[in-house]
Amino acid sequence: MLRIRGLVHHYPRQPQPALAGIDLDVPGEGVFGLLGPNGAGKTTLISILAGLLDADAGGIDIDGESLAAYRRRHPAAIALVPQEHAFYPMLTVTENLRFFAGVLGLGRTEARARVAAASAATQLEGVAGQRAETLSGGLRRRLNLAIGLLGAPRLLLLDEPTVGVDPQSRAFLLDTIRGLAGDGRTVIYTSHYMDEVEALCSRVAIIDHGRVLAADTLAGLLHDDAGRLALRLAQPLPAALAARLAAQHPALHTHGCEVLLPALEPAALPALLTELAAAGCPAQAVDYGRQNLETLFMRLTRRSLRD
Ligand SMILES: Nc1ncnc2c1ncn2[C@@H]1O[C@H](COP(=O)(O)OP(=O)(O)OP(=O)(O)O)[C@@H](O)[C@H]1O
Repeated sequence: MLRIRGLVHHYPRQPQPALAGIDLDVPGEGVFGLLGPNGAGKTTLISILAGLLDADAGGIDIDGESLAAYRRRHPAAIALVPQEHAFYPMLTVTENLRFFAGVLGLGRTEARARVAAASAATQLEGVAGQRAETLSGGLRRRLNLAIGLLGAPRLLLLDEPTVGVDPQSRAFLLDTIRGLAGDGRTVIYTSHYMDEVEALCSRVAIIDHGRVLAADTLAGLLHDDAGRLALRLAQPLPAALAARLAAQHPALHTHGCEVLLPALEPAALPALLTELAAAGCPAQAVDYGRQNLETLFMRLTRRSLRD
C-alpha cells in the first residue's frame, strides 16, 4: 500500500542527513515496526509521512497515488500520534476530544460518535470529565492515541507511544494498538524497544543513520541459519560439565543459568539436552535457530540498540 523510494531529508546546519535514501514497502494492513536507536531517523520519516516535513528527494506513493494527492483527497486518512503530549492540559478529556474533532471539521453528530468511539477504543470513559493535566502518564498516552483515532485514519503513525508509562499501561496500549491494526488499517509503530516490536509487528524495518539496514517479516528477520542456541537451565552448569562442554564447543558462553552457543548442528541438539538433564540441570527454556532483534541489530551495526 505504501511505497517509499529514495527518501532523503537533511536538516539545515546538520553535518549528516537524517534520512539518507530510505526505500520501504509497507503493506496495507497490520502493524509495521520501525526500529532504530535514538537519532536513527524514525521521527523524521513519520513526520514526512504525516505531511509535517517535506523530503529533499525521493517519493512516497499510497496505492499508486502520490502521498500529497492522497492526502488532499482524504485529509483525515493519515494521523500522527506524536511523542509529545498533544492536547490541552486545562481541558477535560472529553473537551479535548471534542475540540480536536472540531479541528477535523466533523459535523456535530459525526463528531459525537467519533469521540465516543475513540474514548471506548482507549477506555477513557471513566476519566471523561477529568482535566488532562491531572491524568497519569499512561492515561495521557491514551488520550494522545484517542485524538489520533478521531479521524478514523487508514494509516496511523505512532511515534514511541509507550515512552514513560508503567508496565501495566504499556500492556494496555500494546493490546489496543494490536486491535487497531485490523479492518484494512496500517499502523506504523516506531520504537527503540525491541521487545515491543517483537510482540506487536508483523513486519519490521531496522533503521540507523537514516538508512534501512534490514526490512522483512518478523519471522524472516529472526530466522537464523547458523543454528544459534539459547538455553535457560534449572540451575547453573556444574564446573566439570561446563569445562567439558567448553572443550567441545569453544564458542560456548554461560552466565548463571543462561547458556548461549552461536552455532550448533541440529543433530547435536538432542544429545546436548540429554547430557544436561542427566547432569541434574535440565533445560527449562530452549530457543534454537532464532536470533532476537537486539542480536540482529548488533550484527548489522556492531552496537546496541540502547547505545
Ligand atoms: N528539528 C531538527 N533540527 C535539526 N536536526 C534534527 C531535528 N530533528 C532531528 N534532527 C536530527 O536528525 C537525526 C534523526 O533524528 P530523528 O528524531 O528523526 O531520530 P529518531 O530515530 O526519531 O530518534 P529518537 O528515538 O531519539 O526520537 C538526528 O541526528 C537528530 O539529531
